[in-house]
Amino acid sequence: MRLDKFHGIIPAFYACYDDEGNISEARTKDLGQYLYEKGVQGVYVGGSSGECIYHSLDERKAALSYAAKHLKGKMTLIAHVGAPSTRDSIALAKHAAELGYDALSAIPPIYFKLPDSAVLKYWSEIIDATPLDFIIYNIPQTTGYTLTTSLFEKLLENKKVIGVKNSSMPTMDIERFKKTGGDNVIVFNGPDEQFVAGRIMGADAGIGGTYGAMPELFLQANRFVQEGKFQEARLLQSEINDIIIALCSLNGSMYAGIKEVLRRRGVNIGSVRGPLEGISSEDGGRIDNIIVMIDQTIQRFCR
Ligand SMILES: CC(=O)N[C@@H]([C@@H](O)[C@H](O)[C@H](O)CO)[C@@H](O)CC(=O)C(=O)O
Repeated sequence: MRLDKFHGIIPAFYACYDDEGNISEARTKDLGQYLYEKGVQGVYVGGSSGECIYHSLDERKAALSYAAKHLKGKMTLIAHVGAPSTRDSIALAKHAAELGYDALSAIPPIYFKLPDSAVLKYWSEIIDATPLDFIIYNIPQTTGYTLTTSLFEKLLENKKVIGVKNSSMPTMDIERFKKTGGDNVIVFNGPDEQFVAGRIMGADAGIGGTYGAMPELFLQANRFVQEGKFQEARLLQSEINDIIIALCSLNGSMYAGIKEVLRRRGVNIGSVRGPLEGISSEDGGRIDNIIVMIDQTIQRFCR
């Protein structure tokens, strides 16, 4: 079926930098290979975890190009193309279409608070710019804009709109979007801390910013849900949440912590771009503990 390729665990792909902080093709390839070998369904390139908000248009195009070059044919590729202006968003959308991405996605307009009519026009112009399918990105805590079911319904009138990546915290939002869209629409869980709850409330799949640090655990949580093993899924989610809380308690940003976890696993993708903060010397020992937590949870749940 048309939407099957989007089901499963889809890590939000991290920005991969060289030692000077430039977007790195070689490191993009390494992260892509690592995630491929873990067995994820696809990647979501250039979103929040991709630090898109801190990149120039050319850097964003490069990040999309490198991921496609090394991952196309191996997994499902979703390009996040939301940018401050409609013009830049369309340029990214066309670029992603040329690269052969499977779908586009975009946050709503940011900075100015715009009415629904402007938001609808923004998303519609991106959708009309290419033949690709489109996934709405609802993330009110960072954009300040909350997608309503009525606007969702209106967007679904365009058959290229295949679903929503919902990162708002209430799992009821997932339930409402699923009820509105039905079986022909895919709803992605956004908040990793409630992946299991989101799946049970109707999310078909997940796109998440911490999956890359512990893909085994999210793949296993997804399997538990598929198999109806809800008690195991709940217990695993609880361990995952301890790990996320530990990652969010570092002096450096959560992404800097995740990148250090990956570096110690042999996948060096550099650090983060300011104003995100890198890890501090005090974070070193905390990251040792986080790695132990991840490994112990893998041993306990993924046998
Ligand atoms: C607000 C936020 O950043 N949400 C993240 C979560 O994956 C989040 O990092 C995670 O739940 C930890 O809080 C994702 O929804 C973002 C994401 O998938 C992306 O990188 O585009």
